[in-house]
Amino acid sequence: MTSIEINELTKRYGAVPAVEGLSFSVAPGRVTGFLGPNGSGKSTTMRLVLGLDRPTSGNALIGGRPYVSYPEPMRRVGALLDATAAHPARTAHQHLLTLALSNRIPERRIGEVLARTGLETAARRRVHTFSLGMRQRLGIAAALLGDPPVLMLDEPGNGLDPEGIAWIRELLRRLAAEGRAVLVSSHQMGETARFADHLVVLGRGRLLADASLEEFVAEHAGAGEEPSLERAYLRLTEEATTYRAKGA
Ligand SMILES: Nc1ncnc2c1ncn2[C@@H]1O[C@H](COP(=O)(O)OP(=O)(O)OP(=O)(O)O)[C@@H](O)[C@H]1O
Repeated sequence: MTSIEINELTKRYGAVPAVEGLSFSVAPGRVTGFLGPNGSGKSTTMRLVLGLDRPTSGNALIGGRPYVSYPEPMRRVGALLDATAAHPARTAHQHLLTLALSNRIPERRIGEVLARTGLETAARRRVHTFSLGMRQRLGIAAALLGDPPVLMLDEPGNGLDPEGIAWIRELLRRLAAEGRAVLVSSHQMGETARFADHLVVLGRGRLLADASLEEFVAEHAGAGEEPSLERAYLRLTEEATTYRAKGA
């Protein structure tokens, strides 16, 4: 059983605080929805967990150790941060093979994750010919490749068709039921309410809430309103939303 532990994590870009004194953990066996307005620090937190950026102070650990200290990190944490990360000239199979070899993952896993993400028929196609949703599926396939106990997915539903959205929801539920720790950022409140057990909500780099889905909705639901995650979220983050359109 492995969890993600974020301890007093702070990241500033110059004077701009992206993440400020953030502490929470992502427990095994449940899906934790990672919510917050645009620019609130979700991707920064995920990058810090993966050692892609250095914290100004504090730390982020996986099973008590930094991600970069694991010799085969993809067998510890499966991450989807940027679906455009695959080399465009490689085929899906080549992309996954490169990742598998560098992490001593058995080659048979490539066929398994291509099947699990519905990409079997596209295995020999070059990534630059992929649609947004196909790239997203390939990113999810890469995250699953090392059969990791921890998954961290930044908006995995982006670009997926309705069948894909339903599939990712079931996949997240299944991964948690298998005892994995699953952290998923999303702006889709309806979907989040269907896949998350627990919520961590950021606002301007700070922790606004760390609660079960039920507790969160109950606590922030307005009097006389039908309780919904969207209403609870909008109420909580009202003061912490930096980028807001004026007018419809
Ligand atoms: N490389 C960088 N240089 C300077 N500022 C950055 C950099 N990366 C992120 N930031 C800033 O850090 C803050 C947090 O950004 P981040 O991408 O983590 O937010 P987010 O919650 O993932 O947003 P979104 O929901 O829009 O994806 C923002 O103010 C952003 O402008």
